[in-house]
Amino acid sequence: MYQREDINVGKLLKRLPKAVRSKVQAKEFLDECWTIFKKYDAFQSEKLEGCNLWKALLEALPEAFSQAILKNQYGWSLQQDSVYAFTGCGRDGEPAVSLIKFPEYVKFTLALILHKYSANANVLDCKMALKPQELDHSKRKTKVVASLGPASWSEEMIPKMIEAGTDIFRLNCSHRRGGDFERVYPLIRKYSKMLGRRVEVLGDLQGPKFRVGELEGEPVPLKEGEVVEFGICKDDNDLIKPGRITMKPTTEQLALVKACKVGIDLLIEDGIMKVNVVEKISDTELKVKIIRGGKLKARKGVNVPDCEIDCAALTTKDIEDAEYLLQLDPPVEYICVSFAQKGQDLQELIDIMDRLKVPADKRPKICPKIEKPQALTNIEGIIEKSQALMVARGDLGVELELERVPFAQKLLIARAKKAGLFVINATQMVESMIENPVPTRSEVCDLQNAVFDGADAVMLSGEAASGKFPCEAVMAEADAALEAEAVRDFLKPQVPDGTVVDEANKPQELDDSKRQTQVVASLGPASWSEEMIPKMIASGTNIFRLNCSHRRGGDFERVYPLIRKYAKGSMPLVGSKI
Ligand SMILES: Nc1ncnc2c1ncn2[C@@H]1O[C@H](COP(=O)(O)OP(=O)(O)OP(=O)(O)O)[C@@H](O)[C@H]1O
Ligand SMILES: CC(=O)C(=O)O
Repeated sequence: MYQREDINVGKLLKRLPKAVRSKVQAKEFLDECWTIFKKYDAFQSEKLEGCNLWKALLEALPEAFSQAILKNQYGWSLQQDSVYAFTGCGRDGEPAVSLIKFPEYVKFTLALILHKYSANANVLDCKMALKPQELDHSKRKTKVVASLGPASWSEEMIPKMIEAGTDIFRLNCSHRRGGDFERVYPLIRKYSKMLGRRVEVLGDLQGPKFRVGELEGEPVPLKEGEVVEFGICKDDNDLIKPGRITMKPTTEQLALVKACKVGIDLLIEDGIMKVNVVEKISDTELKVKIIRGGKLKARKGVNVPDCEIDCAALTTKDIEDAEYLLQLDPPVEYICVSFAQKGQDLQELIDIMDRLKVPADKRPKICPKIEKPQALTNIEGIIEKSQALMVARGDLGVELELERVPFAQKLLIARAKKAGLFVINATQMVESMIENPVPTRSEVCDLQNAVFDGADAVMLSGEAASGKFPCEAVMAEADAALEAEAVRDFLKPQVPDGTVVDEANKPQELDDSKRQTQVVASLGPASWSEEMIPKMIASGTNIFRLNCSHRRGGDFERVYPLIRKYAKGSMPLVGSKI
């Protein structure tokens, strides 16, 4: 049980401006808080938390202020479960008071302190401040890399992105057009200086990546089963439209379409969409059937794992982009070489620096993006020519298979760190934040696992470039990384010394009967029909979960016998976890 002395006012006061801090009446505040907290600590619990904590905090405030908080007028984030329980907000379409995170909570508490101070009252504090959490982002070591794009590269957004915690901005040359970089680059340098924050820039060369071209109008829906044209643009007006997907006529893309044979798959947008070649009309025109549909946007990547195209590491566009990045003043700090497969690929960039006579102290760090199986095999040669390295999980997941990515990530980080490189872990780190203001649990786990693996930086792609919540995404990465750093010393390194990176390329186990890890699937309207249950079993479900929170109207009575009926003989174990 906690004691009055446990209420750690000092911890919160530390974060107040000096002038305010020196006037705060900590002792009187403690007395007041203690009385209120004890009143709600009905269970004499280890710690006062959740709903009761909120009741205590809200009681300590003038009513107008607490009402404003409940309506989320201040934009503070409250603990979701507590808010549900206490206010009923956020369920069934009511306006949601969002999320929680401990740092947010402390921010909120600080607001209360300031509010009370300005109302000439005492200081407010709470038991949760006892947790020895590091909140001072100036101490954060893991860098946040944010890709810039339409959602984040305005004059208004860049300082906000810096204040949210961005350490490195990524300028992705795949999307370089129309003078955008020329406008944005000086803004980064200007606001970094104005805000007194060291911010670096990473220029990312597209590499021999295949991409669809530009759109004629809105994103084009690709419907499963439909057959559409897939070809090289005949002219500048041959854009993507319903019934036709086009690619620009670069040397590599011409080679790709020429090499495509009937029966091979093309994966679009890191495999979200999949089409299969059903007819080859000419060396520049195909007909493809949509296998996995979606909404096709401009310049989305295309991968063709079954087709080997032999081309140089740096395309004509890369050389032009590299020349642009290298003449910037001040110079960019990093240049990424996409799809690097061997040391020689990086030499092509070094040769450009030599040709441009870039002095040693102005040379950006060379950062190969590891996204091809061949790069894992040739990692030693790659590391030799590099100062940084990116685990580019987007293309790696397509080229290597998704399930291989975590192991490859661990091996790559361990090897690159041993060689003293700066390692960036990239892609889909908080993908859901393209649409939502908070990350999912699994995204926070992924972010922290990257820090535990030893990554020096975590990257945002679409979340920062074109998502709805670029600043929140930066903060989510920064918060998760800071928290992970505080506890990582408790964990043992997972990759034993001497493990070779190429291990990630070894033949894959495909026999599901050998799997020991059980898959638990919660049943609900999407999966508990007589049609779906056998499909769920065939897909690999070992344990069905019947969640009593949603038990009503005889559903369980109908579903339970179905599980037993279809499981018979086909599943090693069927249980119901209730
Ligand atoms: N300048 C831009 N204009 C329009 N959309 C952009 C721009 N920059 C980024 N985006 C959008 O944000 C998404 C994610 O940005 P990112 O820079 O990571 O590109 P990407 O194409 O996904 O990455 P990669 O080059 O690594 O394959 C893009 O796919 C695109 O939809
Ligand atoms: C970042 C990138 O290029 C990738 O993950 O594929």
